[in-house]
Amino acid sequence: MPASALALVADKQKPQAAPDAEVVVLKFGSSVLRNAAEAPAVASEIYGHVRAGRKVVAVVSALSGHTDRLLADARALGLDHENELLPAYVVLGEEKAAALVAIACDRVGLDAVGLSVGELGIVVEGPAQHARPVSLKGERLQQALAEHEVVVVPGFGGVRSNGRVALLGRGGSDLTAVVLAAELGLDRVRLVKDVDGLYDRDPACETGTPLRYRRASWETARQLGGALVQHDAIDLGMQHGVEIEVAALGRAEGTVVGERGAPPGPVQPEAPLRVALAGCGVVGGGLLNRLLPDKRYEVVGVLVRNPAKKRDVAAPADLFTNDVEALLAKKPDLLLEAMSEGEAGHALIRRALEAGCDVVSANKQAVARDPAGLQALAAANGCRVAWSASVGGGAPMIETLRAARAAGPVAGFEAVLNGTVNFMLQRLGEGAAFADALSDARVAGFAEEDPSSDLEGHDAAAKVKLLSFEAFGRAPADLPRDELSAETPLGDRPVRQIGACHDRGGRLEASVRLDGDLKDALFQSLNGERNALKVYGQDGRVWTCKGRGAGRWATTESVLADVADVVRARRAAAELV
Ligand SMILES: NC(=O)C1=CN([C@@H]2O[C@H](COP(=O)(O)OP(=O)(O)OC[C@H]3O[C@@H](n4cnc5c(N)ncnc54)[C@H](O)[C@@H]3O)[C@@H](O)[C@H]2O)C=CC1
Ligand SMILES: N[C@@H](CC=O)C(=O)O
Repeated sequence: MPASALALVADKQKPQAAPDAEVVVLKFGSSVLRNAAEAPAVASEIYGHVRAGRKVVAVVSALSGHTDRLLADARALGLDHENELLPAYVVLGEEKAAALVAIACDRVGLDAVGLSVGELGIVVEGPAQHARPVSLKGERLQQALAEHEVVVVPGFGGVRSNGRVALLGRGGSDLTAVVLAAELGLDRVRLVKDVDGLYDRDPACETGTPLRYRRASWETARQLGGALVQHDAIDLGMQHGVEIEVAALGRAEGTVVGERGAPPGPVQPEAPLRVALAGCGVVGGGLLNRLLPDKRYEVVGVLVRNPAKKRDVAAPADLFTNDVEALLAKKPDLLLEAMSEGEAGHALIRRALEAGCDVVSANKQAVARDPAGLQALAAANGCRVAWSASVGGGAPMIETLRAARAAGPVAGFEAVLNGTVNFMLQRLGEGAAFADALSDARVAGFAEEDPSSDLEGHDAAAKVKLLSFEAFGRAPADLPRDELSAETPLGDRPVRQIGACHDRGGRLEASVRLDGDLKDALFQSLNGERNALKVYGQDGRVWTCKGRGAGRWATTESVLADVADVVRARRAAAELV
């Protein structure tokens, strides 16, 4: 499958077939999807791939214990193990998990769909409980991949030629993943487990220092990895030249099983990253909710205006402070800045960078003040600064612009950039009163603390400036704005707030306008808080992305993806030293 970056859509003058996006097959077993509460971590892993411009086929096992419970139900009716009707009941566990993961993906703004075993169409032969895959009726999967960013499918099940469901043996979801990778022409599949690779002995049970393989041969994997990777999956991978990568959630490296092996080595234990959080509202609260139970992080403090205030996330009271110096004195490795005040946010980011602390910010009014200055300050202090969530919430707008710019000079961009206004315009179009539409946007967590920033276009203007910085290395001098108020005439046709900036012979022409004469199908299709971006290359190519532009979970995911990038960059820098 040819690799391409984010959604390269068309040639303006000479329409041409869009190149396929790179596709990855990821498999999530019940060791990482033990219960519904773990679905967000799975969605997070998927989000990272989509943000990097890939489409994802996610294969899931049933939640922990479900398969045994379903088997027990059927046996209680007196059915024997080989009964031909039993598999159709058992795979409901995987189908339910697939639907759940699709919902978790949708929550963070990914365009996801779940398929059933029948829709997936892996054709099998042999015993009902341990059938052998022989082919794939791939039309439905291909259609789903063409229409969506993420396709979540149940592992473990296949369909016989008579239409009956059969099972691929215990651990069969690994086999499902390898079958799909082979059928999609991929040379690798990634199995996400609760261990970070294949060791020379089980790291959970054995004494001594277990050694991890970075690369293991098929034979080694067969000998050592029986409990980790299903043998049929190893055999099929070997037959079709599909390498099997075993890795843990959120970890880039693991073990690659393939032709070539290498001796195992010790794994350096990694200390948790010390994280300070600034702001604990919609975004900060989402971050705290995700960071506190995650052993990769240690939250060292949370900066808020009122430490005594009751919050919607359970956290130890002594984490909260209103003293910037006390927070930085805890020597965090990373500051996550999600405050509602631009000036205070900007000062804090500078202070943290000067102290040698990496920074990820969601605060567009803080970073849009001087993005070049912040990047220079970070570089001067040997640290990193990132702010993807500040533009487009969960929609990877900064990454899309960078991908477009890496491909050639940019002529301009247009975007729906404010979730609150898009949400309100839809509600107003449906006949809602202005005050109700605004109140709903605030309750949903879309609006700024002072919503006049959304309604008067300041929020979108800051985002236009940040996108202009990515596209042209500078911000426009003028940025006229239309305002949305109870008096704004909206007419009968859908209206969208469009932020735009075009290079007109070296002069940047930018605006934030309410457009009631929309011709663009992408922008027309955006419901609720959804945002989208179109970037026009000077060569006529158009780059797009979309997602949830506001709200706790989509924004949290975007911040966490920046955190993952920062962690990767920190590791790379440490290896160079
Ligand atoms: N809500 C959303 O959907 C999105 C918000 N953002 C941005 O993320 C930031 C946070 O947004 P929300 O969480 O929605 O805001 P919020 O109003 O829910 O929470 C703001 C938090 O910042 C703290 N804070 C503000 N000024 C402070 C100061 N000087 N010292 C200490 N703490 C201070 C408040 O105590 C509060 O905990 C904003 O900059 C916003 O523009 C970005 C993308 C989406
Ligand atoms: N208030 C903003 C939040 C995200 O940036 C919006 O509604 O888009």
